[in-house]
Parts: sequence; structure tokens; C-alpha cells
Amino acid sequence: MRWLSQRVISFGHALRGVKTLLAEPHAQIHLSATVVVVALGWLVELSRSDWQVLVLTIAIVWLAEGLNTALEHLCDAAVPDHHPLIGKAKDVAAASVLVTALGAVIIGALLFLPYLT
Ligand SMILES: Nc1ncnc2c1ncn2[C@@H]1O[C@H](COP(=O)(O)OP(=O)(O)OP(=O)(O)O)[C@@H](O)[C@H]1O
Repeated sequence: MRWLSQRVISFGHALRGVKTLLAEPHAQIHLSATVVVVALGWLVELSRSDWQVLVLTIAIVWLAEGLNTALEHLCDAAVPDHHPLIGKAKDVAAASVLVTALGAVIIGALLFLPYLT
């Protein structure tokens, strides 16, 4: 029973993390894009395998954004002052979001074009 209540508490921490993440302007852009592509996928009736690719792609972008946000908070707490290595760490984390987002745009085009042409 104690094990189960601990898991429920941990789940609550994760939900608090979702709330913190969604307060970030970039995450709100990802949320809008997620809603749009899921609605479009439903409209064009994506195949099961295309949904699998779409869901995985969306999850990877959210993973990158979540880790980027976590790293930003960690950096700000660990080194409140300006530091070149903190700058590099934040830039690289931001680059990972950019790369996954660009990849998602390409995958989105490859997935949806056959349904729209
Ligand atoms: N403590 C720091 N030391 C050195 N450079 C920093 C520091 N904090 C931020 N920077 C530089 O400023 C850039 C922007 O940092 P910031 O934390 O504002 O992230 P952001 O992605 O632009 O903003 P946000 O995600 O909060 O909307 C970083 O990528 C980094 O180049």
C-alpha cells in the first residue's frame, strides 16, 4: 500500500512538471503544433503506422523541450551568474529542441503530403 501511495505521489510530481513545462512560451508553441497536427491526422484519417510515427515524433519533440527546460532551471539554480559554460550548455540544449522540431516538420510533411495531394 505504501508502495502504491508513493507511486501516486511521484505521478503528482510529474503532473506538476507538466504544469511548469506548459508555462514556458516555447512549450505553448509545441502544444499548439501538437493540437494542430493531431487534429489534421484525425481529419485525413492517418493510417495506424502513420499515427505511430506521428506520436513518436511528437513525443521526441516534447522530450527535448522538457529536458531543455529542466536544464535551464538547473543551470540558473547552480550558477546564477553569467558563465560561458552555462551559455554553451543552454545553447546546446536549445539546439537539440531546434533539431527535433526541424525533424518533426520534415516528418510531418512526409506523412501528410500523400493524404493532401
Ligand atoms: N547564466 C548564463 N551564462 C551565460 N550565458 C547565458 C546564461 N543564461 C543565458 N545565457 C545565454 O542566453 C541564451 C538564452 O538563455 P535563456 O535562459 O533566456 O533561454 P531562452 O531559451 O532564450 O529562454 P526561455 O526558454 O526562458 O524562453 C542561452 O542560450 C545562452 O546563450
